[in-house]
Amino acid sequence: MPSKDCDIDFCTPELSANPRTLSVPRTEWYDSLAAAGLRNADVHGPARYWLQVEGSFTRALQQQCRHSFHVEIHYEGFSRPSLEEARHLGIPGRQHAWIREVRLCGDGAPWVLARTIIPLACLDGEGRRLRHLGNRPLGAYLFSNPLWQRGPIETGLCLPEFPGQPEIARRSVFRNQSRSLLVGEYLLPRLYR
Ligand SMILES: C=C(O[C@@H]1C=C(C(=O)O)C=C[C@H]1O)C(=O)O
Repeated sequence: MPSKDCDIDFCTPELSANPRTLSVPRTEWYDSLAAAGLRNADVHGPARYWLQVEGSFTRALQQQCRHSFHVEIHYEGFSRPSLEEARHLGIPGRQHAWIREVRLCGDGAPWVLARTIIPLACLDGEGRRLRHLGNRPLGAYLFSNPLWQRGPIETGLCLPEFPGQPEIARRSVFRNQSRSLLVGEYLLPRLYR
């Protein structure tokens, strides 16, 4: 469950935790929570609720906040996804995509790191808005249009390199006709411990 005693705004740069802690670690993905649980029983602990949230993850986080929720942009821009991400999305391995990495902050502290891979095909027409979300949660855009549907949720076991990095994650592909984008959510231990 999220920490309730934090009232220091760790999301302001001068107070952010070690930047390495707030970087997305390499992650091994499993088709189901059960499959991941065979490798790491922690997925059946306090993190389980967050790994299985249906609907908007942002909304679930907002319901846990006592004071505030906000999105802090860590990176947004065109760059190359990992080969695994490209393969998962069915796009060419060397093709650039719009990549968005943010910190989802509850009561002033980062609770979740999110990394979203948005292929070029998603960015024309109404999709242009995906490049201009700023601090508005991606979920507000996706869940406002019923044509965007979330696919199955995978469970991730992270390979943290630094103390405090995420250990557990989830991701899913959102599809809208021929368009698809990949949303990964990496749980910081503060969220569930
Ligand atoms: C897809 C959602 O959007 C959330 C917000 C994100 C963002 O603003 O970049 C990224 C991942 C999600 O946790 C959701 O709320 O379910």
